[in-house]
Amino acid sequence: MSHKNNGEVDSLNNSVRSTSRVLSFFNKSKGVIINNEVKNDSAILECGPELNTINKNECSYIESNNKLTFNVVFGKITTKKHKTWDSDGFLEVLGKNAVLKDLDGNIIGRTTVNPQCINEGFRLFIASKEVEIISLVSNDVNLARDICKGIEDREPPRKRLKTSNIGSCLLAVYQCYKIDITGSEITSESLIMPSFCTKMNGTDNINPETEQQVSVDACLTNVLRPHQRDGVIFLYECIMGIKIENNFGAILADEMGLGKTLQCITLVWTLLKKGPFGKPILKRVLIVTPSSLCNNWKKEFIHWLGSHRIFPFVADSKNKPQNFKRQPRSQVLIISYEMFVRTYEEIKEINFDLIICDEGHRLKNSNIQAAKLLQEIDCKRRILLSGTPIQNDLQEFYTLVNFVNPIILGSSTEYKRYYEGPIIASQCPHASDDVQFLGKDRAKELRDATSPFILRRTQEIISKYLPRKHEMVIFCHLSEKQKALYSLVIDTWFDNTISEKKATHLTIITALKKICNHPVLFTKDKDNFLSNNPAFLQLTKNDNASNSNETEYCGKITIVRCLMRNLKKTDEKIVLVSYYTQTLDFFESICNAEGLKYCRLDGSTQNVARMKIIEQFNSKTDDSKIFLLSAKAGGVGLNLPGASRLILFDSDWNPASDAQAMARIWRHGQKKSVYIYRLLMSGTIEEKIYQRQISKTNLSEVVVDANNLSSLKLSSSELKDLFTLILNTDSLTHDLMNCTCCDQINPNELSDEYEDINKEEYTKNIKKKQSQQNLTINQLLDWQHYRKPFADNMMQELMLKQVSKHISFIFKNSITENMS
Ligand SMILES: Nc1ncnc2c1ncn2[C@@H]1O[C@H](COP(=O)(O)OP(=O)(O)OP(=O)(O)O)[C@@H](O)[C@H]1O
Ligand SMILES: [Mg+2]
Repeated sequence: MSHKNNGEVDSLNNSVRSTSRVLSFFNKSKGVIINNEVKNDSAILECGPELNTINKNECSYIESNNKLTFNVVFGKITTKKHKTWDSDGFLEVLGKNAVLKDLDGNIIGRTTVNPQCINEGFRLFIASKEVEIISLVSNDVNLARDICKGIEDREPPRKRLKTSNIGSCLLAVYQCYKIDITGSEITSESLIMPSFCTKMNGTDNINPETEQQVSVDACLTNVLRPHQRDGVIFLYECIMGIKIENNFGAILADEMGLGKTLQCITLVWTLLKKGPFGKPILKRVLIVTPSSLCNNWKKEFIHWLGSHRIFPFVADSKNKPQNFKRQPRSQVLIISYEMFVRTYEEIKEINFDLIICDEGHRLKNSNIQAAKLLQEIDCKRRILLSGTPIQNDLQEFYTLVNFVNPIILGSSTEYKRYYEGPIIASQCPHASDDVQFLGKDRAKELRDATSPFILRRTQEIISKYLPRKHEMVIFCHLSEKQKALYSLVIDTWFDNTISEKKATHLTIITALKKICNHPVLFTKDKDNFLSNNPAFLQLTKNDNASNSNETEYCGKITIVRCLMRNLKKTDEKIVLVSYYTQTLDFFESICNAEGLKYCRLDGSTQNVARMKIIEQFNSKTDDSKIFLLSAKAGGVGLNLPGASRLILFDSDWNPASDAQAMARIWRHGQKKSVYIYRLLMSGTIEEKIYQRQISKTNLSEVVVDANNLSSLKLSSSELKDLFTLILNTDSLTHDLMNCTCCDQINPNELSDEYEDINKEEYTKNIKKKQSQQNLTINQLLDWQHYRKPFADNMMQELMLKQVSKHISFIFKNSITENMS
């Protein structure tokens, strides 16, 4: 020890002192039975039944003349039943004095306490904060080793504890903590997994008398919501093969924000420690997730369990899966789908007992490499998580189900013959009664076979824990410049003056979407197919490089800018979402012009940086106002409750992508009322895409992967409809509804500006379409409808008062706690 400086010696002495204090508890408790069964680097400790009767006071970390540090969570004082915590921190207790510090060591407040009460789960108030004790801090490997040694020395176990390495040593210690904590805390709210033997009635080779209760630790039961408790039991039953014999997979398809991560963490942590027959069920777990969420998973593990309990290993360029294999301390490997494919050879050498695929809907196409390789991994317990509804596509459904429970639906050919064929045949309009009957029968059979292992709950469940949510669809008109450019592009397409090769319909779609976002995104585009067109040159001849028309009125941008300016006067933040990085660049220039600090996350953001950016933005101390988010790079899974407003600036063909992007702020931890704005340019392609999203008609043909637009299948009449600009409407979507809120097709209200438009013709067309369309657009009938003039107080609340004149129509829907 001579090489250590004084500080180190001191801290070691402190550790030893704390060690003896902890040991004195173990000596007193007399309930610890230590089993020396050490297999695969994990020491297993069990507690005797007498522990359940330990007096609560005996469990506390008492008799201290020295400082003890606890992991805590703290937040504002509320009377709410379900409290949400703002931050993690530490509580240092010396005698009767307690000091609350944040994670950076800054003092938040002080108080005096009765040290006997300081125990896991105990709550106290310090400096207008409510604080909850999570656990005693002990990350110190020496301390862990000493404690284990001490246990052997002072309280001879029935069998000696073999500690093959530090990892198992730490595990033993944490398990000890758990004994002193949960032993006294198993309450009526404890969560016990269903009995394996009772459920598996009559299974051979299992002696029901050997079965032990599998209970969830108090640190988790204290935080789980009721639906999450149900979810954990569901997952347990599935992966234990209780739901369906010999099938060990589950699909947890809860809507976005319901806390699928915590449910999985609870399952994983419980089964890494326990099993119905003594041994833990899991030794190693693989979590595959979109790259933007790798560090979020790690953060959630640490958040719910504390860094002293679990050591999740996030694979990246420095930390390879093969290093994970060598680290017995880490039992959970978190890896991105891309990295999984790159390092598959290393991964397949590791034995995993459970695979969790987050945002698993991406595996719906069995041809993608990650899906193929994941299927090949030898691991029978599989969980697929997805907040995106499983779409009405029987082939995709098969792929997802087949991934988690490969035997249940048979081979792809059998499935097609038995289920898919008859079901599709029965949906044909002219199907005979027999065909219809068979189809319905098979559909029911399919549902019955799969529903036991698919669980989906809706967002209504969490509305009671969250503030109000207001969703708006806001329509605005094109500016003169946008109209001119838009018309030029579609005229060029209709006139057939460009060769198929030079401008396919996809080029036109992209051009129109860019013009809707802002003219410069099209005019300055180097791939602009009109760059030599005389009319185009004429139109843009006054645009100069320095003044890129940013300040000129331009529909949606004007709204964004107005919101930005109004935000300055508040403590609110906003997320701006676009599918185009050029649009995000554009927002950046506006932020700079407005002097607003921003964060940005797009495909080019390094994985390690992603979590930092998100944490920084969500933290209270951060002064950035805007989060620029690429929907493609960060639409799924992210938690951005630091912002209370979100603008979806452009839409995707796939409604699920938009829904994912819009769900980022109405999440746990949100304290303010939430406003979500979807911006649409009236009568343009944006509205048509939106209508396709909410209309069931032909959806399956139209819904395409955002990255694979080339698979977009549109007939020539659909294309014509898509490219027709309707200028004389405030909201074409509203016109198409059977709505009586206002005379939506009042020709007299139509603008006289465009004489070439025949108003009667328009009215006739709309009437015809209304009757033809099987529109779920009518869902919007339940929303509130607003047209000009808009009430000042509403526009004030929406922070859009100054731009009212640029807005043509608003749909609004509000979700409040009372609605749940
Ligand atoms: N019981 C709980 N108490 C407090 N916060 C919770 C609870 N459960 C989950 N959360 C928080 O809610 C947020 C959303 O959870 P999570 O990311 O797991 O949602 P999700 O179901 O995976 O949604 P998505 O489909 O969008 O990925 C996280 O910040 C998480 O920490
Ligand atoms: Mg998630």
